[in-house]
Amino acid sequence: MATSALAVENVALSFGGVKALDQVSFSVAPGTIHALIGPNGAGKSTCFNVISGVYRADSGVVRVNGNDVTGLRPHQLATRGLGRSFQNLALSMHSTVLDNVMLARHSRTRGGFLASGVRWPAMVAEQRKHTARAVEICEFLGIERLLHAPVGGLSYGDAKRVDIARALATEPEVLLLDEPAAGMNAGETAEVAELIKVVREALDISILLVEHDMTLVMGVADRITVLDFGKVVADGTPAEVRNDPEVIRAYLGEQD
Ligand SMILES: Nc1ncnc2c1ncn2[C@@H]1O[C@H](COP(=O)(O)OP(=O)(O)OP(=O)(O)O)[C@@H](O)[C@H]1O
Repeated sequence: MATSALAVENVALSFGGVKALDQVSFSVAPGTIHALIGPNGAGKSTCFNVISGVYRADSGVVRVNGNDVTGLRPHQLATRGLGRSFQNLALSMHSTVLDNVMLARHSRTRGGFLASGVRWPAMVAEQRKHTARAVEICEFLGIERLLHAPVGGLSYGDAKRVDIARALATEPEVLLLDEPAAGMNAGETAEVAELIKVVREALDISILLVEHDMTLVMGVADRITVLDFGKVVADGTPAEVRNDPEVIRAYLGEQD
């Protein structure tokens, strides 16, 4: 069996008496789009934060391409092939689109620049190469016309693209998307769905998305893991999950 792009193994995390994650295990197959869903308070954000190094799990292991990355900080994870977007756009609003993308790229390469002791011309050449790649990523995401625009003036949909461009700037093998359709209307959500599929196909990366919008999830995910009260209650294809009695119960319970 091929090594999982991302594996979460028996991860547990409690906040006081609340078991936010209770022995959670699932894996993302290489080159697939995997969704993590569940009703409010199910543990999705907590799981996302454990994977992305924001929270430290009480127990359990997280692997990227088979390598144990448990407990690494977010900037260390970027160098291990894990990129992430943010639910509340964590962009520098006064800086331009290009500067935001370059900043993310440097967070990965800075150590290399300083540690390698390269000479100035080599650094300039290196910088040019990074700028060219940042521009290429922006072109790919359809925001090249906005390269020199301050992020603060962009539409929500364009800012979301910048957020994804930043995550891609670290050349991840696994991309974590935190509610990419939050705050979007149906048209914008459809655009994001298309974008996610294009990113996966063009870059051949694996994507894990945490998302509330079921239309988006059912439309893009190859596989879905469902959490409820911190436990995995279902794991399967969209068709399997949609008809799973445990999932229907979990979501109906939410409406009581
Ligand atoms: N920092 C925290 N301190 C205390 N309790 C927390 C913290 N973060 C989450 N929780 C609790 O852990 C449980 C899981 O919350 P989490 O935010 O991960 O769920 P979620 O599925 O992302 O929910 P939502 O869809 O509403 O965002 C909830 O009971 C929540 O109240």
